[in-house]
Amino acid sequence: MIKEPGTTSEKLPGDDRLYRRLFEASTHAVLVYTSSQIVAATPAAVRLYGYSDVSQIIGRHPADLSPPKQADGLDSRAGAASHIREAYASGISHFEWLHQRADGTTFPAEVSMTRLDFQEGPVLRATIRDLSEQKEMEARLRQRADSLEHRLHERNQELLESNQALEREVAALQNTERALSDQKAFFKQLFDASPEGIVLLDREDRILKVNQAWLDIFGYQVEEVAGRTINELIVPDMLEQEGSTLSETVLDRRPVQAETKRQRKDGVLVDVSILGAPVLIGDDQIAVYGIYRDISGQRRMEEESRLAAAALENTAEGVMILDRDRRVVKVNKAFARITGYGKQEVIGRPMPFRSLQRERGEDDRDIWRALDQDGHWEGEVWNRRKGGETYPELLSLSTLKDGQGQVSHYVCVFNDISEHKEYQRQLEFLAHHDTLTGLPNRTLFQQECQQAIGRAKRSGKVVGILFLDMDHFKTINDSLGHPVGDRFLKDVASRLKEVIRESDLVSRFGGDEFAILVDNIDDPEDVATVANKVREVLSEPVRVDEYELAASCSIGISLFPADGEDASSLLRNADTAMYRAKEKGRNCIQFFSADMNARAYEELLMSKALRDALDQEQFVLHYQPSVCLDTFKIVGVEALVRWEHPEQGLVPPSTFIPLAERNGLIGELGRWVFREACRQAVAWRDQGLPSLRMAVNVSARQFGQRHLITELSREIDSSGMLASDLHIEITESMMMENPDRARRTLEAVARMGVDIAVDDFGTGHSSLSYLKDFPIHYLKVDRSFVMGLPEDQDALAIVRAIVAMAKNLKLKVIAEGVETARQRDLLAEMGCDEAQGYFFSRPRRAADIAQLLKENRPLP
Ligand SMILES: Nc1nc2c(ncn2[C@@H]2O[C@H](COP(=O)(O)O[C@H]3[C@@H](O)[C@H](n4cnc5c(=O)[nH]c(N)nc54)O[C@@H]3COP(=O)(O)O)[C@@H](O)[C@H]2O)c(=O)[nH]1
Repeated sequence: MIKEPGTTSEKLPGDDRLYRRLFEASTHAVLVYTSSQIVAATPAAVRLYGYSDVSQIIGRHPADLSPPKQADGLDSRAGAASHIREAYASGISHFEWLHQRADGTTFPAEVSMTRLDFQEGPVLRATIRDLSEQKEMEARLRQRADSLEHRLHERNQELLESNQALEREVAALQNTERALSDQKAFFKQLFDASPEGIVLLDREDRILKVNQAWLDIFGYQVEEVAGRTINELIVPDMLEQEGSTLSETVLDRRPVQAETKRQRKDGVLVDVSILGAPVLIGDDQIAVYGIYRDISGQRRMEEESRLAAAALENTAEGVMILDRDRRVVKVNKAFARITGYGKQEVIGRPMPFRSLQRERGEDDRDIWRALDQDGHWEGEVWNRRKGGETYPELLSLSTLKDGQGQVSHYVCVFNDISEHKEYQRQLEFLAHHDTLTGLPNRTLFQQECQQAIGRAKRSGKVVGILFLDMDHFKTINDSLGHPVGDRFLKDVASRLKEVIRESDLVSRFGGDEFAILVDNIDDPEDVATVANKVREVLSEPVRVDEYELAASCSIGISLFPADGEDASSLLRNADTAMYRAKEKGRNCIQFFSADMNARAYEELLMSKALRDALDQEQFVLHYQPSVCLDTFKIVGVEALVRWEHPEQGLVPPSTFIPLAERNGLIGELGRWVFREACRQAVAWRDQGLPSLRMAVNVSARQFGQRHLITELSREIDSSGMLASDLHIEITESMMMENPDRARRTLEAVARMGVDIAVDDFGTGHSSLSYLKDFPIHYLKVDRSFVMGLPEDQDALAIVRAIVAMAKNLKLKVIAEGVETARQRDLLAEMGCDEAQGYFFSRPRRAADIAQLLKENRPLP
């Protein structure tokens, strides 16, 4: 039976007292309880829980001796119930539990519950062992272990760190060693491979070490330089002092830098830059090093660029360099001179002037396109100066490219070609114009004419060419001088310009020849109208100073398409027609006709035949006697040339002399006549025939030739003829063409002792006052006057006057063309000295004359 709480002792089973004593004597804290209350407790338990009497425990729920919550937060009552249930179930339960003392303090304890089965039912005996001390001990042990562990950990940590530091130090040392080795290799490489020559010297300037570049600069092998003194090796004699100074300066611990010359092994001087410095370790100077750079190339380049810059600056051509954006980066002096822009005004700015092509709206982008494409462009452009003036320039543009092949700059070189253009224009003008009158010349006329023909071919119209030759211009020029002649021609030119339409063209071909192009006409008559207007406008005399000069002209006309298909043939035919006009007596107009060309062709053939005749000696002289009108005996002969043509027989001089004048053969023919006449005169003399005067005709062209006197004198001398036996006959007109020159020529002739006769006198309207100024000896009265005698009263009067005047001037008179005795007598009566004519004798061969001379009788 289980005693109710408070009544424990009496209710113990068995030997209650004994067991009680034993129970109470237990040193262990033991509680006995049921599931809901404590039924017994040992004193040790009462003490353990801090109670003073067991009664304070008995009856309480076992969980009342616990704090409400266990250390792990478990509800103590629920936990206790669980352990109790476990003990009841399994008979035993063992666990640790947090208990609470009476004073509220807690302590850990080990609880061992054992189920005790009694008859009245099972109870639980719980032995409570206070674990406070054990726990405390454990805690202290744990704390100590922790502390030891901590210290151990710390120590380990320290060892680890120290180990790591050591490792780092080792690694650092290894790195340093490697770095030092690398550095050494690096510096060695730098030294060896340096493009600059490096030399290391000791304190006595002896070479310790050199690199390859240094050897290359001076042309040495390494074994040739080791231990040698540097100055002795490479300093030229002339720079000995400078070398020593540099060495001393470096030894004085002062770095030096110099650009100078040094000598190679082969003696050649090289430009070098030198950098010298001491090598110091601490305060000790252990060596000296020098860095040498061969700057010969640089010097050359500097010199070249200096020269290039000077050339660029001073070149006569304007130069402008643009960057790729066409902004000016450089210009030269000529640029400023040509454009008027100062350097400061253009540098950094866009190209300062533009071609006028652009201003005019023309596209000059082609220039830039071509430039970018071909790298070069050249041509003429018009530009504007700063002042606004435009000028032509010859522009040459080139591109400069960078390393990537991209255009980096443009180089513009240009010349002001204003003067050149003007010169060209003048040349062009001169090439196509006559300088005296400013009229178009033959070249331009022909071009214009050809174009007019082209137009006429298309339009079906007519083109007329007028070929003008001023009549007697040569007389004006020769007698009044070239200045007067020039002014005369200018006046003629301006009159011609006045008279033609604007669409027509007047041109001077040279001398007194003019041509007029009459363009775009419907009727050839219109050309005649123009020609008449020309004649009319020239009919008024030209006044030059005190002279009034007649300005008539002969005009030849040709027409397209009738007279030629091109300018040359039209001009040639107009020229032919003009000659025809001249032949017709001048101051007239002549249209070209086809037969004129036939004549021209004939003349061409004739010219050739004349040339052959001279070569083949087909000429012969006939001689016409001149008879003294007192004795009627021969006193002289006139040599008259004939052409013994193999087919045509004897050709008269009137046929070939004018042709010989035109084609230039007259000089040669005249010489032959002189020679033959002289030879014949000497031959007659040598035959013992009576001496007689030999008269030779001189043509106009021959008379104007400078060598006339020389030739005459040579023929006289070589023939052995007496100059006094020779006469020359010239016409009035020949004297009057250029009176001064004629006088000089005649005076020279007279000085030779040759007499002079004026032929055809009376026809040339010569001023009688002139005659006394000329060294003339004979006047030959022209046949045209003699012919009319004695009936023609005018002729009679003229002949009388001529004879009277000649007498007055103490000149002898010879009458030509005497065909009748009446004429002979009349002339003799008038006082004529001599006479020539068929009445006395026709011109005869030399042999016939010889016969007459032998007979020495009066003629006829
Ligand atoms: N420069 C040279 N001119 C020369 C030379 N030989 C001749 N001529 C010139 O040629 C012209 C023609 O000469 P030609 O046919 O010889 O006639 C001469 C006489 O034959 C002719 N004449 C003489 N008398 C009469 C006459 O009574 N009646 C008549 N109808 N004719 C006559 O006159 C000519 C000579 O004339 P001129 O010279 O004026 O005295 C003629 O101009 C010659 O000059 C020559 O070598 N060189």
